[in-house]
Amino acid sequence: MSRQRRAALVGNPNSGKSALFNALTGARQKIANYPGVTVERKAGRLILPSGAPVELIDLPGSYSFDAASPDEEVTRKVIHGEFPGEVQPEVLVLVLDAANLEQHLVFAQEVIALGRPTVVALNMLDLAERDGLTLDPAALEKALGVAVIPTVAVRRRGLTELSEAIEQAEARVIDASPATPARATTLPERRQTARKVAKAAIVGESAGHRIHAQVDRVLLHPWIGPVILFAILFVMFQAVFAWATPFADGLEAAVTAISDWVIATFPGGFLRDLVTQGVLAGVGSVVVFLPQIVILFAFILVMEASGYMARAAFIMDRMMAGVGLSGKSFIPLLSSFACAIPGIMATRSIADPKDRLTTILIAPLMTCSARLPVYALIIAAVIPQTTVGAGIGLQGLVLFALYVAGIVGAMAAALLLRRTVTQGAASGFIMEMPRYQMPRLRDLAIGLWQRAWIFLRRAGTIIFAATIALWVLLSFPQAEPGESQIDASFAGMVADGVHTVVEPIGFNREMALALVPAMAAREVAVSSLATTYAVDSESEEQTALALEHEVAARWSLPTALAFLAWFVFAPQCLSTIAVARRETNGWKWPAFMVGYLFVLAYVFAGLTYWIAVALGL
Ligand SMILES: Nc1nc2c(ncn2[C@@H]2O[C@H](COP(=O)(O)OP(=O)(O)OP(=O)(O)O)[C@@H](O)[C@H]2O)c(=O)[nH]1
Ligand SMILES: [Mg+2]
Repeated sequence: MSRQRRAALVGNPNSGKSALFNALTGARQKIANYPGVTVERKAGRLILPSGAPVELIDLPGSYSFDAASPDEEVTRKVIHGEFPGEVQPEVLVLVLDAANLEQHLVFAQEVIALGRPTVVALNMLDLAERDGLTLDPAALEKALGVAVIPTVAVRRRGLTELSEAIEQAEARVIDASPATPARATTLPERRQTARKVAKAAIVGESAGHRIHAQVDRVLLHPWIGPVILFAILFVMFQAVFAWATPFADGLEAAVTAISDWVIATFPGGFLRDLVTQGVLAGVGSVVVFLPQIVILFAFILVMEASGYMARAAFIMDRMMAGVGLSGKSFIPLLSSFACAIPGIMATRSIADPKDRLTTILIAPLMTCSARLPVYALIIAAVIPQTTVGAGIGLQGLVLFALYVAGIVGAMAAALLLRRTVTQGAASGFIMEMPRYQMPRLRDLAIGLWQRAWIFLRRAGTIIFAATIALWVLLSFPQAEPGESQIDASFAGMVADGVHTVVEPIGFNREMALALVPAMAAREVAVSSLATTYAVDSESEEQTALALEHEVAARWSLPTALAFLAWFVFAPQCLSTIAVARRETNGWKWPAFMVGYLFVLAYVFAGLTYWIAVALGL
C-alpha cells in the first residue's frame, strides 16, 4: 500500500488558506478577516478527483521563510520537513490574494524557488473584481511556471479544478527543469520581480477601492476612530443585557418548570435531590446565560469578519505603545474576550519574545466569556434594572465598566511588567489592514453555533462534574436535626478554611466555597452558588428560588461588588495555567502569573469592599 500523500496550504496571512482548507476538507477551522488567525498546523482529508485521499495541511500565514514569529516558524518547519513527527508535504498549495497580488508574490517566489510540486490558488478573485481588477491567470501561470487555479474559497468556486491540479502537481514537476536553489534572490529582488509579475497578470484596473480608503479615513481617524470603537463596545454590552433578557427569562422558567415537575413526580430522596439541587439548580444556573454569550459573540464575529477588528487593533496601537506593547498584542488580547486559551495561543504571531511574554501574562485579565455568567448573575442580583437617562441601561453600563476594568488592569500590568520583568523596547506595529467585507450569514451562523456548542459542552462536562462533586460534598455527612446541612458537610469544612482567608475582603462562606471548584472553570462559581443555596434551602418540596434572588436576598452590596472585583483579576482557571506553561516552556511564568493575579484580585476585592462599606452602600 502506498503511503498517504500530503499537501500543505502556504501563503501570506489572510489570503484565505483556512477558508480553502474548510471548503476542501469540510473542516471548520476558524477564519476571520485579519492576519494571524491560524497559529498551528491543522490536518484534514481531501479526496482527489481520482478518489485517492490526500492529507491537506492548513498552516499559519507567513511573509517569509526567514520570519521570526513562532507561528511562521511552524510553517517553515512543516514545509521543510523539520516539524517533529511530520513528513515533508509532497505538494505545496500556494494561496495568493488576487486583490493583493504584488504583496503576495514576494513570499510566493520563495515558495516556488523550493522547486517542489506547487499549485497556485489565485484566491479572492471576487474581491479583485470588486476592486476593479481584471486578472489573467494564464499570464501568471507563465510567469511563475506553476499551475494557477482561480478560486473563490468562500463561494466554493474553483475547488474541483484545484483538486485536479493538486493531483497532477507531482507529475508536472517531473518534466520541469531542475529546481532553482531555494532563496537564491534577495528581498529587494523579489519585490522587484513581484511588481513585474503582478503587472503582467493584471490586465485591467479601474479605480474601485476609493470608498474603502474613505471609510478608513473616518474609522482610523485619531480621535473619531477611538470614539467609534468605544461606542461599538458600549452598544455591545448594552445589548448583552437588553436583548438577552427575554430569552434568559424563558430558559430560567423552563429550568424551574422541569425542576417543579421532577419534585412533583418523583419521591423525595438522594436521587431527586441530586437532580434538582445538583443538575438543574447548578448546571441550569449556567445554561441560562447562553443568550448573553451568543449576543456577545455575534458582535465579535461581525467585527472579525468585516475587517473592523484589525482597525480596532490599529486604533489601540497608540494606547498599547504607551504601556510598552504594540497593536500586535491587541488581537491576542481581543481573542481573550472569548477565552484566554486561544488568546495565549494567538500570541504566536508576535515576533518579539518579550512582547509576547508580556501579552501572555496579561491575557487572563481580559474578560473571558466564562466570567460573563458570574458578572451577569451578580449584576442582575444587585444592580437595579433601571436606565440612567437616554435609554442607557445601568446593568449594561456596569458590565461595560467591568470589561473596562479588566482592560485598564491589563494595561497597568503591562506597564509595570515592561519596566521590570519583561524589560525591553516596544516593537513597532506592522499589520496590513484587510479589506472590508460584508460578513457572510452562513459563516456567522457557523461561528455562533460553534461558540454556543463550546459553552453548552462545558456546561455538560466540566461544570456538570464539578457541580455534582460539590453537591456530594455538600450533602454528606448528613446534618443532625436542627443543624444546618452546610455546617455539617465536608464542603462546609473546606468552606470554613477558605473563608478565614477571604473574610477580610468581605466574602461570605458560600463565596469562599465557590472559589474552590471555580478553579476548574470560572462559570462553576455560579453553579456552585446555585447548588449550595439549593441544598441550604428550607423547603424540601419546592424548587429553590432563582439564584439571582437568593444572591439579592443574602448578600450585601459591598460583598457583591467585592466578588465582581475579584473576578476581574482572578486567575483561577487551570486550563489557562496549563496553556501558559506550554507556550512559555516551563512553570516559571505561569507561577508568576498566578501569583500576581491572586495578589491583584485580593487587593482589589478588598479595596472595593472596604470603600463600599465606608461609603455606607
Ligand atoms: N470575498 C472573499 N473572501 C474570502 C475568500 N477566501 C477567504 N475569504 C475571507 O478572507 C478572510 C481570511 O480568510 P482565512 O481563511 O482566515 O485566511 P488565512 O489565509 O487562513 O489567514 P491566516 O490564518 O491569518 O494566515 C476571511 O474573512 C474569509 O472569509 C474569497 O475567495 N473571497
Ligand atoms: Mg488561517
